[in-house]
Amino acid sequence: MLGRALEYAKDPLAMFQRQWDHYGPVSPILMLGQRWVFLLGPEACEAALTNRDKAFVNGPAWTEVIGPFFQRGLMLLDFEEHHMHRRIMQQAFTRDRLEGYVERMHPAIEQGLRRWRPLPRFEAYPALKTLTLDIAAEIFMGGAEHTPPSEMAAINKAFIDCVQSAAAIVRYPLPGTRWKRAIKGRRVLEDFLRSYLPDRRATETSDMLSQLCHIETEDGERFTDDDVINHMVFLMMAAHDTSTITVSTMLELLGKHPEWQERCRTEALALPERPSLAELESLEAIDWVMKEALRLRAPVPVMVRRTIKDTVVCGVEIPADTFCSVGPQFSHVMPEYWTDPMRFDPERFSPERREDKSHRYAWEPFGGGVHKCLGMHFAGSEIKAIMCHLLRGWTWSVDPGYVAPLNNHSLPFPSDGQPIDLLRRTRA
Ligand code: HEM
Repeated sequence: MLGRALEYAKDPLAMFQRQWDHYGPVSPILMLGQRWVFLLGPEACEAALTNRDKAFVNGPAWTEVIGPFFQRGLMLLDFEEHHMHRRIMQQAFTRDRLEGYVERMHPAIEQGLRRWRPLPRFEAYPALKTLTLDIAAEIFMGGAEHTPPSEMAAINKAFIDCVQSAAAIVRYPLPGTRWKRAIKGRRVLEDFLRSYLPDRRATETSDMLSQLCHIETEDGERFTDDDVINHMVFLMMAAHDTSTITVSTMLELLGKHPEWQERCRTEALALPERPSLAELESLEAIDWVMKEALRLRAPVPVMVRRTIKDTVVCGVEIPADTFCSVGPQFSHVMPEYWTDPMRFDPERFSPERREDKSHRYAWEPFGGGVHKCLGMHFAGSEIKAIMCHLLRGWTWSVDPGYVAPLNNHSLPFPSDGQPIDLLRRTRA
């Protein structure tokens, strides 16, 4: 049984392909002592994500995978309660608020990139992880003004300990285990966030924590202090690795394809040094490259669900109480929907081609249905803002034959740190 989990960790796509060839869109599998069903291809993914007969739930499924450390985050709530919390949280992602976040992002990105050094084999992935954590401290915490940098390191560590618990084999708090560290990490994060609540409740500022304290629906629904803390811990997790992986994949692809790097740079240079939300949205080549990166390496390659009643997907019965793995990454490379799917070809997203429209769920890196990523536009603007700063100040190359060795134990990241040959750009 462990063998199937290791098979997934080694090469998820190869495993999906074997399941698909043998069973089609709905395939049974025994993994880590549980009966799972893989839902592959856009039809099966659509059925689970749109969840018309309300047979699938998120909370018990995601808790099984990522542990209890993101409890009561939006993605882990279901049905009425989820609907109510999502309605409130949407207020933190309105266009006005996104504009405010983008303004705050630029100085944080500039400051973070000042620490980068031109180097052969510069490890882009850990550097980007630090950069996105710095951005998160600014956007999510409003700079965390009461926390000195030495204490901020402990907060970052607590956060990383929680995230890493997803890959824990021992899921019990034995001394020295990831699980034990994650329990402590969650407590540290809760105390840290709680200490800022009185300030953020007192004065509304444009950071996410303050926004969650102040937003309310037209009917006057608001978050309690506990809600704010639970949502913040989840949001920091949802926003961090996903954006880091996307930028890191874009660096790899643009390093291997210098003609596209130049095309993206020309676009970035045509904008002001600190582009607004609307200017970031006007980018074309950078947008296609971002979408292609999300297609080729979906940061969330599978989503999980559990059935609470018998249901039927693509003509196959799935009994109640079954864990399901919904796999957008497989849809992203199915030759039925994409031409030459493994090739880097950003123009497949151009208005003339729009291969992503070959099926409503052919391209679904942000999921779909009621749980569709609420931070999708936030993520797009953060990724594009980072790319604009990088393209302005730096050039880089990657050996065209390089294949990133991915660690697939939780979200897929390059285990070699994603080396790139990085040079400072001499301004024309
Ligand atoms: C490239 C970056 C990102 C990717 C690929 C991504 C992907 C996803 C996916 C696939 C889901 C759906 C999970 C499911 O249905 O089980 C999701 C949910 C969510 N994401 Fe993202 N995400 C990204 C960035 C962000 C950012 C930056 C934020 C916040 C600032 C965010 C906030 C959320 C929230 C709140 C949910 C839960 C929505 C709900 O359950 O109603 N995400 N994300």
